[in-house]
Amino acid sequence: MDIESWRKKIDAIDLQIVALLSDRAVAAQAIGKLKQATDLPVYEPNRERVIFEKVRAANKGPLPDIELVHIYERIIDVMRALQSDELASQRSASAKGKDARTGETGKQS
Ligand SMILES: C=C(O[C@@H]1C=C(C(=O)O)C=C[C@H]1O)C(=O)O
Repeated sequence: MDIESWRKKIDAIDLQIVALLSDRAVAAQAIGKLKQATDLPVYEPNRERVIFEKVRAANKGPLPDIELVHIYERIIDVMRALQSDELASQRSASAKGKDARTGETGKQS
């Protein structure tokens, strides 16, 4: 294959990666909401260790394990921030009596 063909392949793969990362973010957000309801912490280091192990075990190359784990560390950082933002916005909305998603007060006018 020539460079253009490989680049088209990368573009198609990137679309899949973005869709999968979005799905992962939706799952992390859902977990964040459940954590808020049960007062569990956002950061769960044991769970993260399990994920890094699974990623290493699934790796067939050519990326070295350490690089793949670095990518995952970054992904998980972002997922944690998403959960924290979600929690922060829910807390501030509930303090103001507003719906966290829509910002509506729920009062009839
Ligand atoms: C999604 C969770 O919250 C955090 C984010 C994780 C992730 O993105 O995989 C894993 C553990 C937690 O630090 C979870 O607890 O499962």
